[in-house]
Amino acid sequence: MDTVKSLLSPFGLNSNSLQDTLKLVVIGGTVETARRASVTAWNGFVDSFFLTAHFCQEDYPYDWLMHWLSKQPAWGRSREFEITTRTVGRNGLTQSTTGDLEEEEIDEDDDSELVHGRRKRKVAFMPSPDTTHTIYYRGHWLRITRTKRYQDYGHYSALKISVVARNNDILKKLVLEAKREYEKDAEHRVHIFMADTTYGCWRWNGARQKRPMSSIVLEPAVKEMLLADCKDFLRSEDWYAERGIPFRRGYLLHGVPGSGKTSLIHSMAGELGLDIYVVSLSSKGMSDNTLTTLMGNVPSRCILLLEDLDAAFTRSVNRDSNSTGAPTVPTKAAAAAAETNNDGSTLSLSGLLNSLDGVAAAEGRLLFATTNHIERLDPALSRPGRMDVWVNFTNATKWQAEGIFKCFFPSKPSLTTPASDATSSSQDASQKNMPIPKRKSPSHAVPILEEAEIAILAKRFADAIPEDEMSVASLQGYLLKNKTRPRECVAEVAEWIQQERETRARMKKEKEEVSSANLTKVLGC
Ligand SMILES: Nc1ncnc2c1ncn2[C@@H]1O[C@H](COP(=O)(O)OP(=O)(O)OP(=O)(O)O)[C@@H](O)[C@H]1O
Repeated sequence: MDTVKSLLSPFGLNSNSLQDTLKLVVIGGTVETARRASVTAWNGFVDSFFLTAHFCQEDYPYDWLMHWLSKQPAWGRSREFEITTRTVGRNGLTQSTTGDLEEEEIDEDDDSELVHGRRKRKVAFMPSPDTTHTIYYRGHWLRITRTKRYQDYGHYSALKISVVARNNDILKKLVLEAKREYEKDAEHRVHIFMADTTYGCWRWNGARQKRPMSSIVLEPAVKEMLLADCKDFLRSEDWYAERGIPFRRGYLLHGVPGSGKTSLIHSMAGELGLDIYVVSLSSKGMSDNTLTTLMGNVPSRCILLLEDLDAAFTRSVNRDSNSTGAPTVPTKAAAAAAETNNDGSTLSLSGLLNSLDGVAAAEGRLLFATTNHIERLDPALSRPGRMDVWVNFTNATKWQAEGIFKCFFPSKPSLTTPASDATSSSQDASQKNMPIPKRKSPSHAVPILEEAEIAILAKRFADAIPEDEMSVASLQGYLLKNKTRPRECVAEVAEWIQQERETRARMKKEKEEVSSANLTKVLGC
């Protein structure tokens, strides 16, 4: 002891302070050991008595559960939570959760709600990660833990739900209830998934409001034919199996830009209650293997959308309608350009064909492909079996011009022409006036004219539009600019057409000048 004392004296420590320190160390160590032992014992208890279910963000049940949880009042009362303005899961449904924090009653018509042109964001309470929350559900206490993990390609979350129960009935009931609620709330949305070529997987890209079929103005019967064909296909799994035909169907929508190909697909997805999986074949890093993996991972009962099918093998070709897409004579400059354009994409035609109907290709999906240049497609790609139904989309006809005008301007039934539409009941819905919106009237007042007047204006508008010259998208642009002025819109349409023609002629001339200048440069070198 004397030796120890002599050793410690230079440091100003005596035996009493040493004893106190040792006591503290022993007490602290005992308390910590006891804490750890109790945690281990509790975890052991939980593991042996609790049933535990894990939900990974990559899969749908995670979204169902997050959506269900976000609606539980207990979430809002939680003592530890995350506050977010981001939406939960794939569908952004937390917007109406019980835990929402909202500004004092806001009048929807009030412009002051817009902050620098952006609507004030709603704030939602969310369970914080790595914390265990307890919720009472149907006579059971659920222990819920949300975890966040970071990986190379970003973070992902997981949910763990534990419950003391004899069997897993309660967890099954919970998942089914969450699924039902999710589907009820998601009824009005279409989920979009995009191909991730780096990891060969699908990433959720957002949920869009469903677009009514009546807002797509196409020649009579086209929409009905497509919809009926898709519905018939989805009902015919056994029929295909009995005949040994692969249960797939392909639709090729081709034609001019801005004619409604993509809009129709979105609208049909809403009508059929299907998600959309989008692949851009010309995207960076796309290869045969990646495409095969992606196609194999598409769920059954979905829409698989291949956009700009012709662009897959003509990456350097733009969407100029004058371009034929035919191979050009290789020049030094072109070779150099090709070199710089090399984006790591190694997709081949045979790879694409294999992924569409090879052994690994998913069944039960509706394949929609769009192209502006059908003449550039290899016949193998568009043959029946791969593309079973072809639909041509043209520039706006007079019929479409009339229909889109009626879609834009709401009307009230005419007093002068009661039940005037007995004959029009057989018409396409897009050729009727859209109903007056139920929402509160927007700040820009749209005059609600009588149905008869709108019909006359629509007819005059259509008469002024040249057949098959302007795209429906450009008509839509013009109508948007005049959305509060139906009468003036019709009065000024001829002038607008004139301007459009002049602009197009100018752009064409400029393009020709640029290409002839480029040609001279190439020939010069
Ligand atoms: N037939 C149509 N009916 C209603 N709206 C249309 C129609 N065609 C085009 N539009 C409108 O024009 C815009 C562009 O349409 P969309 O993207 O569907 O055309 P697209 O044919 O797919 O064009 P692209 O070939 O350039 O991809 C959309 O906002 C859509 O509302």
